[in-house]
Amino acid sequence: MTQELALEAHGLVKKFGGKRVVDGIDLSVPKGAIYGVLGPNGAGKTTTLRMLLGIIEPDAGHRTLMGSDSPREISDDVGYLPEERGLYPGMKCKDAIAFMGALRGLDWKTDRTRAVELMEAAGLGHAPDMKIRKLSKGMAQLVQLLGSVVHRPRFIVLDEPFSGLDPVNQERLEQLVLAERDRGATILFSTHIMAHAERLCDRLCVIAGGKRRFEGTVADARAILPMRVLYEPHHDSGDIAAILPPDARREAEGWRFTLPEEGIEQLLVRLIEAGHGISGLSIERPGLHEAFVEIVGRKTVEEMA
Ligand SMILES: Nc1ncnc2c1ncn2[C@@H]1O[C@H](COP(=O)(O)OP(=O)(O)OP(=O)(O)O)[C@@H](O)[C@H]1O
Repeated sequence: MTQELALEAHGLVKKFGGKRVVDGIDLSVPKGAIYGVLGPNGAGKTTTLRMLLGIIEPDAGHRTLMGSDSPREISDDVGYLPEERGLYPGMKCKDAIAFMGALRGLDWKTDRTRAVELMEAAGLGHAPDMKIRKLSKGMAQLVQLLGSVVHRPRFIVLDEPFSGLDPVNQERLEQLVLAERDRGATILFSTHIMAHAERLCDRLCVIAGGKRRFEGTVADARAILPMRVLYEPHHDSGDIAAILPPDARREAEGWRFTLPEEGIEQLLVRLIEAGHGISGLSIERPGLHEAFVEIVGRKTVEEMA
């Protein structure tokens, strides 16, 4: 069965000063999906998103957004939170949200009512009449996000929406993204914070150096790395390191190593026979963070830090 796509892009290229900062990116975003564009700083995420929306034109390649080859022509059906945030400081929150909706063709009165409803649903029910200048940075960011979805767009693009938010506002934003998806929207967001992508994304791609390095589900990404074992012996002494696989490392909670290809049963027998026992054992897939590091390369991630 072929899935209906909200967005399709092939071979997108963008050059700045002769440098290909986006170098042949392909993307397919299924309708109704939450899709993550992951990558280190400077990977080309923002440039890619801008091309997808028609804010800048690609030097090569093409894209189709909600069936249109001219994304700007369907901008009333798109919600966009750009990387640069900005609201009028003297406006009340509900007016700022309504104003953004009015820019997308909604009428001011409907917008205001919807603005208040959206703020209540997002845990900001106390703030519709507060002036923007009185808000914390995180709250202002949420208000801007509400302004970008108040017209109920079918496609939503959020550029680094989680950056600068405290954990409570990050949680509010996650709930908001899920609520928009439940409403039927397709959401594409960029991030370099893996935890959000891991919880939210139906599919994701990883880009680095302007190229796509991975595309698939969170589970596909995590499956790139072998399972890891955490083993806690009863008696951690003497020859234990000689029995464990060569990559075993002692950590605070116990010994950690890659799950041997033949499984763990024989190893456990040897450990028990040698008198080390088992006080704790877990076998886990490494998380998306480890997969991301593997995909983009450790050096690139260290350069980001
Ligand atoms: N208008 C521009 N003119 C020249 N260079 C640009 C322009 N916009 C982006 N770049 C360069 O293109 C590269 C990719 O930038 P982009 O903002 O797309 O990356 P990003 O993945 O969004 O990074 P970040 O996570 O840091 O926001 C960077 O080296 C950036 O300096």
